[in-house]
Amino acid sequence: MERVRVALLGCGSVGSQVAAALAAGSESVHELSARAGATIELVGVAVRDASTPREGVDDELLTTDAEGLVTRADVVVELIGGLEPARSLLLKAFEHGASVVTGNKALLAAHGRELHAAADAAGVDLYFEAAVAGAIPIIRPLRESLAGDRVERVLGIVNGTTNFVLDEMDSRGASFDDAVSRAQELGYAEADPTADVDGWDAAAKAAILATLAFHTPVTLDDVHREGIRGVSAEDVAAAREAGAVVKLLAVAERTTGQDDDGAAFEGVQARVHPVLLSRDHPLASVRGAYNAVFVEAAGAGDLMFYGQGAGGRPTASAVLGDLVTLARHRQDGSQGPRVLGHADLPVLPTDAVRTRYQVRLVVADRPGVLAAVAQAFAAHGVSIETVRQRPSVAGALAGDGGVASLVVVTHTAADAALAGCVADLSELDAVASVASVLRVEGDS
Ligand SMILES: NC(=O)C1=CN([C@@H]2O[C@H](COP(=O)(O)OP(=O)(O)OC[C@H]3O[C@@H](n4cnc5c(N)ncnc54)[C@H](OP(=O)(O)O)[C@@H]3O)[C@@H](O)[C@H]2O)C=CC1
Ligand SMILES: N[C@@H](CC=O)C(=O)O
Repeated sequence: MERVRVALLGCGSVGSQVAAALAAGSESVHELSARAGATIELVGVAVRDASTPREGVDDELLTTDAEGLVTRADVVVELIGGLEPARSLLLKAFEHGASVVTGNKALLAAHGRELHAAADAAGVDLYFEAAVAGAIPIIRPLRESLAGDRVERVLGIVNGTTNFVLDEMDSRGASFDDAVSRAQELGYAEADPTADVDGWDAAAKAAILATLAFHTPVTLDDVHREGIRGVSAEDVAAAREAGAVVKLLAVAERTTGQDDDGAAFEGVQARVHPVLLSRDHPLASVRGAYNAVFVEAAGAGDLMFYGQGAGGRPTASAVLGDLVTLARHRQDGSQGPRVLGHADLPVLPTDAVRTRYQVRLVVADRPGVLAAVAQAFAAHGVSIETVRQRPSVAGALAGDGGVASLVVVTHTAADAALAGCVADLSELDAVASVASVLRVEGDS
């Protein structure tokens, strides 16, 4: 059998699991080689600190010379993360005719176009099943299986940490801070969970999903991003009362816009934000640190992909699947389908987001309040879909008999209109506070 030399860059949570599966003489590497039709041989493992022994990895394979290692490989598996030196190492690998497997969503969301072009120019593969939703096969379905369909929209719970935090708040009544601490204890969240909690990780994944679903390059900068720091225990409780749940969703959709001359055009939009989701929606049942991606396609209809979106072993499963595929490609001299160059739809600006909203107000419980509130929405052209009043409590705004919580759900409106409306509401005598504004999933 022909030999496929594999260079592994990174031996952390995911890399160590890949290294274990590729250990020389192991049953797993024999099985993988048999499936690949080639002898898969791990020729080196690049790390920052080569003096620390790694369980199950031959010390002689460890190196800090990642650059030298990529020039000795047929397939480079990049699991170091971050933008540099990962980007330069991938470009070097392509220059040397090596194919690449990576789980690095941040890199692909920032430099995907350059890297795909470099792989195409070199006639090699760039595969990245692990980059979105860990173990869940979603890249290949979008890149290949749905290439004959027209994807309209992709909705994803693609960050396990934030889904865990929101689920703890919903199912156990935990506070945001307690839920984040628990996610850290359980090893889901990073020591500094900013990339998760502020939506950066999900935004990178949204850019990748949008690129594949619409055959159009979408980068991290094109993604409107809001994290979950602003979601309170009261928001989650109010959602529960309304038969909904709060989730952080990555949304990629075809949409229409207007050019400078007012002519309509079709475009693409990608965004990440917390959203109120009806408990009837299939994504509402995704609990804990699990991920799921819901795809709406013209022909196929609705599809859902569900599973473990993080963790060393599950993510290594996706990496090894790509590795076997690339080893097969090298045997038969073939290449996977190109990612870019099939379409180039305009990407709508991040300030062009239109959704429904739920606005929660604390108001004086007295005659005329509802009319004043409704007027503020009307003044900005925001149409109200429903209004719900939660029980009045004693305590009162000055000069009246009590306060009530008013929950207003709007029809689809632009962010700017809603912001104007919220500013006006805050000025009303009868409004003690605008307690929260949350987006609501679904058109109306
Ligand atoms: N963890 C997860 O659940 C998932 C991770 N991913 C992605 O997979 C990739 C790897 O993640 P993960 O395993 O968690 O990362 P870790 O932080 O656990 O591991 C990173 C590894 O890369 C090595 N490394 C870092 N910088 C360099 C460098 N400049 N040169 C050589 N080696 C370097 C580190 O070396 P040393 O050990 O010496 O410090 C370490 O072994 C990331 O892109 C991540 O986004 C994707 C899906 C899920
Ligand atoms: N931090 C991420 C891990 C994988 O991408 C998450 O919580 O989902």
